[in-house]
Amino acid sequence: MTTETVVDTTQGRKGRKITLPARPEALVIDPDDTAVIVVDMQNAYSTEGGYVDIAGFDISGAKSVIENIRLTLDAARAAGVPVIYFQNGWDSDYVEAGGPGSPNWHKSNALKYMRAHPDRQGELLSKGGWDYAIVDELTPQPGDIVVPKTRYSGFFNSTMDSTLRARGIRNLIFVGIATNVCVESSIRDAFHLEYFPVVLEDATHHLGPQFMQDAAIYNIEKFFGWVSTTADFSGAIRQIAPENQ
Ligand SMILES: NC(=O)N/C=C\C(=O)O
Repeated sequence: MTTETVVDTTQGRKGRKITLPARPEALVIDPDDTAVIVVDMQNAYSTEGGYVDIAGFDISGAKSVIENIRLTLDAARAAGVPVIYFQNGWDSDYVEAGGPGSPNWHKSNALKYMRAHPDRQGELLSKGGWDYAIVDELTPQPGDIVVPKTRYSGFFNSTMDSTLRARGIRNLIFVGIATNVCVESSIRDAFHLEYFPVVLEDATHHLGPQFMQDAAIYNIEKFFGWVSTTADFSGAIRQIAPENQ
């Protein structure tokens, strides 16, 4: 069992440092090497009448998560920390979704729902549509970056890795939906790409039974990254906000 209580992600490099309370260890991070990653905060996953709602998943916890994400983004923007959105979906002909030769065709609950309800064909996760749109409460602001993705992990078939490396970003603060699907998939790949992933557990929502939230957070804490909260991140990053300098 590790005896570390703090992990210094800066490895002694010069630059600003803040300590982010987290588990299993607190993290010393340079805010200039850090970005907030907003995973799939789209009507599809958060709003009544969106894809996962009509497919039968419980989204009753989404509203409180949206508020925590809003607080997180306000703090990040005030401190000059980049905000990067993943947006999940496909072209209106679903070419990007893959045909029957793709496992996505067989596993995507959105594609399966539309095949079972042909009157909804073209409505779910279709670029330009309401279901695909970022929820109104979290509309991207000038300076934010939006990275489209076509699979659960935001690091496949996307510009995310090069977008981060071009900016020297190593620490990724994850918020969004779903904890146990696209959030965890993206965190796993971030870890394998040598990023320091942190999830804000109260700014995420799962799909499926409650134990899926608990399991995803356990997995991230034990194997793929660190776990913090909206309040701890906002409190830590506020130290470098211009009005507090
Ligand atoms: N954003 C997600 O976690 N999505 C999960 C399922 C899907 O997109 O079908």
